[in-house]
Amino acid sequence: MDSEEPQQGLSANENSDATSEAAQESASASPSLHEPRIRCRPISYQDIGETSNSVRFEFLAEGAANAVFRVVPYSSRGGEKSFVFVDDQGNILDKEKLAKKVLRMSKGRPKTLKYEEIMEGFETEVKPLFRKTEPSQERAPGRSTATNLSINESFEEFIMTHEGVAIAPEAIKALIAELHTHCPNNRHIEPHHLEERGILLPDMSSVPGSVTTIEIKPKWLLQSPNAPRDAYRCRTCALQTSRQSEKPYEGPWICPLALVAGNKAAIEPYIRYRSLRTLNERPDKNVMQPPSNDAVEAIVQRAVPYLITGPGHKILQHIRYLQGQLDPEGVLCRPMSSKKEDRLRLAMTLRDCSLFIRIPWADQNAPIDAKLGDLDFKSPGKMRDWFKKEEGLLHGGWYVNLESGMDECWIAQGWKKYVPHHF
Ligand SMILES: O=P(O)(O)O[C@@H]1[C@@H](OP(=O)(O)O)[C@H](OP(=O)(O)O)[C@H](O)[C@H](OP(=O)(O)O)[C@H]1OP(=O)(O)O
Ligand SMILES: Nc1ncnc2c1ncn2[C@@H]1O[C@H](COP(=O)(O)OP(=O)(O)OP(=O)(O)O)[C@@H](O)[C@H]1O
Repeated sequence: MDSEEPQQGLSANENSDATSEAAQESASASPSLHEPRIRCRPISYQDIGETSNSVRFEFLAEGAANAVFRVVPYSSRGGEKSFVFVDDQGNILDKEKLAKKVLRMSKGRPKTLKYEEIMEGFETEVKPLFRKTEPSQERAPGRSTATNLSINESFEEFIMTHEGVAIAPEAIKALIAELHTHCPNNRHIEPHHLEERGILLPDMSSVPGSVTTIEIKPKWLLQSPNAPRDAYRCRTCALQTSRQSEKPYEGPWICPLALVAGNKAAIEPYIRYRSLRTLNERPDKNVMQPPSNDAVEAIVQRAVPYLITGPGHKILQHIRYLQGQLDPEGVLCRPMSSKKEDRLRLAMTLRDCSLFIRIPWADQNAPIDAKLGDLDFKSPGKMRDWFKKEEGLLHGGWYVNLESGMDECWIAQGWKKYVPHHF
């Protein structure tokens, strides 16, 4: 059967649900394709090599679906249990190297992705979008994924290495205890809710006093293909306008179209505000003394050129290219094949990822390191939500209503500049 064609009697969505059920069944029947090569287990006190590389976990942050922990060298401060990470050759991993990583664990909430699905989607679907297509691959049968896009430049430096870890029950208990201590609203999560699998990622967090990380969600870097032709706002600003009508928004806003255009007038104040806010936060997210102006300006001086013309600008443009290629028709157009559905899911993944920009402002010669986060392949079960959200924006007049604000949207700015008599 032509892979572009949906199976008879099923919509593309139902097709893909069936496919993913089948995939899940076969995944549970056969050994996992992404079986972790690393294990995390309690230390054996007899072995001195183990005690010298033992680590503990420190809660770092959480999202709706995942919790993220630092892996820090063990000190018996609070009497916590200590663990080691062991590779598939039996080598104990160095604690200093582990300290540069974080452990991301699914909180096991319903309708969120499990370890295997995250790894599979990431390796097979998402990663190839950032890899340069070699000429020999152009016509390779079954090459990569849903997309078959030609990528002219490598953007792999922006991709976080995902290392699977099998986690022993004692370590799961320690992670849960840490989660309960720092997030009281997670008290209902018990050890059996967590999978005994996690993912090690590079630690992109700030280092107080020297390195500041600004996390940006680039969102929709092109107008929604379903927006009205006379839209006054882009999709992200239209959604924000509708949200603000219910709850005023505190903080800085940047229109994604101005961000990807490298517009200095929009980017500079946004980065200045974000730097100030980030420097103000202690690692435990509580606010501390105001930071020095010098630190803020050092960050602005490095981050702004990075986003206006530098590598930050290039990666944003690449994401914009991918979003446009993967979803030229918009979420209101029902994908009529599983391949088209996968493309839309990928576009939506890229419309909801984060860009971590780590700026070593205390050492002007150290390079900025930026990586994309939350590239979890969106589930086909979200198709209806996307449709409804877009319909809500159209029916609520949020794209076109001139009175609702958000005049900083790049599209609104264009109207004001080129047809001022209209206002
Ligand atoms: O559609 P949006 O733009 O509201 O994006 C949602 C995000 O809202 P945001 O505007 O970034 O604050 C939303 O982020 P928050 O939970 O608000 O931080 C989620 O990322 C949501 O995805 P999922 O339901 O968790 O898979 C995102 O939903 P989808 O990407 O599935 O639409
Ligand atoms: N590699 C990393 N290094 C440092 N901090 C990270 C890293 N990955 C995630 N974080 C922090 O953890 C938070 C939650 O992570 P993540 O976005 O992966 O969770 P999520 O549950 O998928 O989020 P969402 O609510 O968007 O679904 C991030 O906003 C970020 O602050």
